[in-house]
Amino acid sequence: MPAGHILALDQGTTSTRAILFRAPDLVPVAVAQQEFQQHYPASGWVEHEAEDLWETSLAVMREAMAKAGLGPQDIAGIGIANQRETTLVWDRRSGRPIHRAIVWQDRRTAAACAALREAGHAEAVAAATGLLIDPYFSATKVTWLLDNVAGAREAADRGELAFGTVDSFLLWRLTGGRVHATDATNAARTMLFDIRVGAWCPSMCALHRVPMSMLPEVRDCAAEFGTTDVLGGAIPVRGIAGDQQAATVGQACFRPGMLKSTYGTGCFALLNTGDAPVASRHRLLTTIAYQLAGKRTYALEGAIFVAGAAVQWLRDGLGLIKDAAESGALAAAADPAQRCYLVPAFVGLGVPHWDAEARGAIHGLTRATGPADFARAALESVGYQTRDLLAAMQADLGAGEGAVLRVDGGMVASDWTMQFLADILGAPVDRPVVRETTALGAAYLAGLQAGLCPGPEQFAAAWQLDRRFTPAMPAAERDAAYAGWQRSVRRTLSGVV
Ligand SMILES: Nc1ncnc2c1ncn2[C@@H]1O[C@H](COP(=O)(O)OP(=O)(O)O)[C@@H](O)[C@H]1O
Ligand SMILES: O=P(O)(O)OC[C@H](O)CO
Repeated sequence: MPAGHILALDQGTTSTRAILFRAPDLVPVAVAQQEFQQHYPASGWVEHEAEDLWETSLAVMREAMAKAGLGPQDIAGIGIANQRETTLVWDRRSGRPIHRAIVWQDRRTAAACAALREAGHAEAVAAATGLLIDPYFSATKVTWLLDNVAGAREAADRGELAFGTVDSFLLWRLTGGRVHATDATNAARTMLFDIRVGAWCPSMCALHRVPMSMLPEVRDCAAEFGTTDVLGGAIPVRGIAGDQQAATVGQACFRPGMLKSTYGTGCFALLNTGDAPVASRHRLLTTIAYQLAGKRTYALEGAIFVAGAAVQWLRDGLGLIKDAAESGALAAAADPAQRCYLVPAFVGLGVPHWDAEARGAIHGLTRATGPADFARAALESVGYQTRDLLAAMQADLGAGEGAVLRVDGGMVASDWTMQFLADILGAPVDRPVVRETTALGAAYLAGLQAGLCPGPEQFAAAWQLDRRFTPAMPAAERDAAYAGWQRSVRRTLSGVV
């Protein structure tokens, strides 16, 4: 196989990373990362400045190339993985967004979603898109922009505006406005895409009043997406996937029944269900895991909005730690005889509750409760929420029981959290050597398209275990702890849904 390098761009919720991989074995050779500002203009609202997304992307790609001493001629392709659902609308002529990006966590369209549910649209939405009606997805965010930015709807009707998720916006900028495209996994998160046929859905667009002229063209995850000149010479963009789907590829979950869970700001578990979409009876999402050579592979997904974000809250909100890495040691110092439960519904609850109005709560406080108990409750909440969604997967498919969970993302650096996760699941948790599986997956897609990387089976054979966490908690303790969590969640639900 020919040699070369692949540049992966991972545009996440809190930071943008670029990793240069040597092909075909995809060994990382240089990394660059930049955080950017989060904007919270109102309660439950979360926005990103589009220029921050673009400028940090450009800066980290340039920095990674400089660190590795590589030029555009050394790079066979760019692979993009991105925070999903986050919504941008821009003017096709100027390339300028009409508003800040509305982030996936943003809840401003909760009332609009409730109205759609009350009007009886849930079944049609689920059948076509695999999704539940929730502010999480892009469609109601686009509608909000068209209805709330002066002149936007008229401009959209005249065909002057373009909609895209973050991949699509970055691709537009990378190609100097020549390519308005996305991939099937990102399209699947908009609530405007029919995942059964792999095309934009006219009835969903009509329901959300989104003109179809705004939509990007949808391609495979490994495809020719155009060429960029912004890095000092021509480099083709050859891979795109939503970050969770890229992680599924990076974890080599290519066979039905394989399962990965990524712990970043939120937590997202995807279970490969093969070549037919499986409708969930337990409020999971049905989504596209990847599309290669025109063939879609589907997944069931459990989405949790707050995982690492609970650790950020310990650090930035409560000031209990200076660095996320301190959270494990602090949690380990908690009194094992008492147990607090943090239900981190800071932006509502996702799977399986889908309660946009719920807000966070902590239960079980006593006079003896201190910082260590808060840290423990925050880290444990991640394990409990994972169990909630794996239980939903088991109930849907009977799959996942005793199955090994492959984990990745920033939070899996915490041994304490991973051990608790194995304990509360009563199942092994496998952490790979390469934890940047999102970037790895994006690089693999671009490498595959470039003809540099081997087929999925050979790529899967190269997956390497760093550490397996095996359950050590007695079953009775596990059941009691989990029952306590379920009680706390019930008390936290808003009663609105
Ligand atoms: N050692 C650690 N222990 C616990 N949490 C951690 C640790 N290191 C990082 N995190 C958490 O992981 C998250 C960052 O993961 P990352 O995959 O970079 O997220 P994202 O892609 O969503 O920006 C942060 O929320 C941070 O608080
Ligand atoms: O940026 P992350 O890693 O928290 O991922 C965000 C998800 O794609 C949202 O659906």
